[in-house]
Amino acid sequence: MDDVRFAVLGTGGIGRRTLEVSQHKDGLTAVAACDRNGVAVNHGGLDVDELLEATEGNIASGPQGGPEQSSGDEPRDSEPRDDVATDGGAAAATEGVKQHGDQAGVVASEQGRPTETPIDDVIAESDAIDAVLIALPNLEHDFIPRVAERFAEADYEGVLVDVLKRSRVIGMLDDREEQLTESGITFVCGAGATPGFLTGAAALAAQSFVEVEEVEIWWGVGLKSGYEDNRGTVREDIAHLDGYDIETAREMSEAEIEELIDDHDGVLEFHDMEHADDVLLERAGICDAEDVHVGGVLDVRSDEKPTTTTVSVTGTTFDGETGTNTFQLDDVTSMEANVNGPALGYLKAGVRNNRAGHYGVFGPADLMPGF
Ligand SMILES: NC(=O)c1ccc[n+]([C@@H]2O[C@H](COP(=O)([O-])OP(=O)(O)OC[C@H]3O[C@@H](n4cnc5c(N)ncnc54)[C@H](O)[C@@H]3O)[C@@H](O)[C@H]2O)c1
Repeated sequence: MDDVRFAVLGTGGIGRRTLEVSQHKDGLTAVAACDRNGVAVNHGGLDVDELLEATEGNIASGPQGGPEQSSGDEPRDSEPRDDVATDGGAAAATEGVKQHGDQAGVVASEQGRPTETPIDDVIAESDAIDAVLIALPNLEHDFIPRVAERFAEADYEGVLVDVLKRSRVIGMLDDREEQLTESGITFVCGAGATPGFLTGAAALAAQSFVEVEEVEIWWGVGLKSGYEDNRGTVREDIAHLDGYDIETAREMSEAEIEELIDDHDGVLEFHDMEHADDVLLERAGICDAEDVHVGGVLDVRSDEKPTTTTVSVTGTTFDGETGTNTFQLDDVTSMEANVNGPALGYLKAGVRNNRAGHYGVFGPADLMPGF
């Protein structure tokens, strides 16, 4: 494949690692990156090392709140103001994290400049961008779908990839499929680890069967050294705990999150999560969404995974046997490796499809053998 020029929207925990991992992959050139305060564009290729160094421990993740803390990029006139409170937490207010005040995030890089309209600034450059990885928070369900819409309104022809987690967002993207297709956009949704990597693994594991009865996804993440950089993700995960939802998680102060983590001795266990693996497997024809179960264990105080990440697919073969195919990740592979490697892999698959004229909304399982 020719060189792929890509952009990253959101240089938090995930976006920064995407940039880093891309340096270990062939044919990927990062040409633009933005966060809520700033944007960096260089069509000849960003100096990724400098950008990563400048944003280390300084990811403009929060605190969320009023307009003065917003990116200014959202909303447009007709849209509700609170859409701007989309980021995941208050990393910048946390002890031990470098503070740059207004200079937080991309603007701390010598390649960055402040802007009130970071996403629109990237859209303005999108004629020369083959693919965009959307690593924005998902604390407003329709935020990412509306970002996609804005690319379509600008007649972007290229690939959009997100790593969102929530099942209900996929329908919101499907609702926009016609508009995305008309623009020439190939949207690969839910393309992180789960959903993403593990959804693709389930699609592959299902190939032995003619009927799939159940898909069990059980993940383990140890985040000690990556905790400061992943507060956005942790906040979103808290919304899956009993007694919490996306609204309560969004409103929690950093101290409340710390307290909750203390109450659980740093280990949060999740069951029956609303993860889009279910609808993504259903729309690929593999099984019913209700037969997919996702749960896992997050330990924010240890780098060791608290449990092995496993995908188990149970089904019946053409000759009447019932079996379970199991896919396991090695415990040494980090969450960052398992989100960003696949995200960039799916991005490349998206580019191949886009160049072949395949537009619309694709899930990770659609890019695997069919069922
Ligand atoms: N699918 C998976 O396996 C998986 C795994 C981990 C994280 N995630 C998802 O990745 C997403 C990002 O997580 P994170 O931990 O990097 O979050 P984060 O809070 O660390 O980073 C979010 C970034 O988005 C930027 N941002 C926020 N609002 C913006 C706006 N209006 N305009 C421009 N930039 C804006 C912030 O400045 C920050 O750079 C989350 O939605 C999370 O759920 C998915």
